[in-house]
Parts: sequence; structure tokens; C-alpha cells
Amino acid sequence: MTHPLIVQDVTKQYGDKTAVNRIGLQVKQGEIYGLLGANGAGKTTTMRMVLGLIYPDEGNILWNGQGYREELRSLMGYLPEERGLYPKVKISEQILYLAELKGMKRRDAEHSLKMWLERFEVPDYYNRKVEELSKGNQQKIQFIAAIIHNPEILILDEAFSGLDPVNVELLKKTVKGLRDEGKTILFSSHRMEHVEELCQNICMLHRSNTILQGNLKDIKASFPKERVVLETATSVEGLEKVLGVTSVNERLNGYELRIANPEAAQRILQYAMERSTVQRFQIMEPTLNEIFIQKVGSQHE
Ligand SMILES: Nc1ncnc2c1ncn2[C@@H]1O[C@H](COP(=O)(O)OP(=O)(O)OP(=O)(O)O)[C@@H](O)[C@H]1O
Repeated sequence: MTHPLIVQDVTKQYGDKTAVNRIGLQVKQGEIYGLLGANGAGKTTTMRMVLGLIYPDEGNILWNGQGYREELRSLMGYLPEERGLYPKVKISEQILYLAELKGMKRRDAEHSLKMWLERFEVPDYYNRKVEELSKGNQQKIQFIAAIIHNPEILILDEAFSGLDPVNVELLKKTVKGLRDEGKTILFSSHRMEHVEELCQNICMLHRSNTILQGNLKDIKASFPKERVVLETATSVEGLEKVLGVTSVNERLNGYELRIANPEAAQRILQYAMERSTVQRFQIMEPTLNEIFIQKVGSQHE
């Protein structure tokens, strides 16, 4: 199995401050790897090291099995969290300039830009200035800047921020398409549902350290199931009194309950069956959002 991107035990200090502490991760070809963490956790610092913009104090980074070299500049694409387009310059002018810096021929870059503007349903933006565009549409242009040169390794920092739901879907589809073409993608987001949809493997950082890492399904399975969904033909009174139930919320067609232990789930089922017809009973895995909040939520900076 090929891992075009390997980060080994990497540390980065800024004076006394450790921004990243002994982080390791491996991203496969054709994978979107999720890098998660609260504000200030160390995600951007990690991404900037992967891009070769800053150097680790300790540890190694390997790109296609080798150390940093100049050609990587054209093999990598970066969507930074802070957008960096010039408001007063025409979109075609700056995107083509950036593409040429990445080694593209002018004519190929023009062709690629037009193709992406079509795909993002904004073909008439070629001659527009960035400042004339809405924030969401500027984000689409910034995304094009990151991928126009067809990079093998993509670093996407909060790729969907500032987008409306339709454009989130458009970019999500694009990112999945790039994965299916065999790109190697490092992806950060604060929106856990996006990570759940796109990433098989994740690394969760907290205050510069790794606090959770691995296959997302395995991680979820390792957390206790504390939520039960119950739907019954008629209402069921007194569920909050069932031993081990910590809360009951009514919802459309039924209830969502929180439980303190696995036995409580069976008691809920029995209690409900004795009083009504059970139409749905499901013991839910925690969502990634719940896991994130449990791990770092109470300690946000
Ligand atoms: N150039 C720098 N000089 C000093 N400290 C820095 C520098 N860059 C980052 N840090 C510190 O390192 C830590 C990690 O920052 P980083 O930007 O990597 O976090 P992040 O996970 O990307 O956060 P966010 O989600 O807010 O973007 C923070 O405490 C930050 O203040």
C-alpha cells in the first residue's frame, strides 16, 4: 500500500511554545485523511510543515518516500484557511500567474481554469475581479487556485467554510472525485459531519498533542453507546424513571434517550414493549461530533 505522505514524530516549537508535539500520520493514495482539533490545536502548523513552508524541529516528513525537494512545489496544492487572493486583480490574471509558478504552461492553465469555472457553474468569472464576488464564490476561486495544476497531494484547510449548502455539495463532490482519481488529501474541518462523510482515517489534535487517531469506524466502535432512539405506536409515559436512563427527549414519532450503561437499553425496550407497540428501537453509535466534544469540548481555548 502506498503512502505518498508520511509524517513521523514531528515537533515544532515557537520559542517556549510547542505548536505541534510528536505528531505522526500516514496518508494513502486515494484517501482523504481528516486532521481535527479545536482552535489552536496545531492543524495549520502541521499543514504548513507538510507543504514545506516551515521545517519541523524534530521528526521527519516523507513525500513519496523521500525528503523535501523543489519539485514538490508543483506536486502539491494548498487551500489555506486564510484566503489569499488579491481583491483588485482579475481572476484569470492571478490564477494563471499562480498556475505558471507551479510549472504549468500558459495555454494548459487557461484551459484548466476555464474547465473548472464551468464545473463550478461560474464561467463568466474569468474576467471579473475577486472583490466583485461573494465570499462563497471567492472560496470557489481559491479552491481552483489550489487544484488547477492537478497536484498529487492536496492540503485542504477548512475547504467548505463560507459556502452555502449547494456549494458545499459541489465542492464535496469535487473533493471525492479527486480522491477517486487517486489524489492524496489531507483535510481539516470543524464540521464533523463532513469528516464523517469523507474520511476513513483521522487524527485528532488537542493543544499540540494527538489525542485520538486511527480508523474512524474503529474509533466509534471503541466509544460507549449512550444514545437510544425509540419509536412507538402510542406515547409511553415514565421512560425517565427506567433505571440507567439519564435523559429523555421527545422527538418526531418517538424519543431519544441517554443511558448510563448498556443494560439500560434493554430495560427501555422491555418497558416500551409492555406499554405500546415498538416500531423502532436503535442503540446509536456516538457521532464524531459527540466524540470530539467529549475529548476536547470542555477544554476549548
Ligand atoms: N508563528 C507562530 N508563532 C508563535 N506561535 C504560533 C505560531 N503559529 C502558531 N502558533 C501557536 O501554535 C499553536 C497551534 O497553532 P495552529 O495555527 O497550528 O492551530 P490550528 O489547529 O490551525 O488552529 P485553528 O483551528 O484556530 O486554525 C497555537 O497555540 C498558536 O498560537
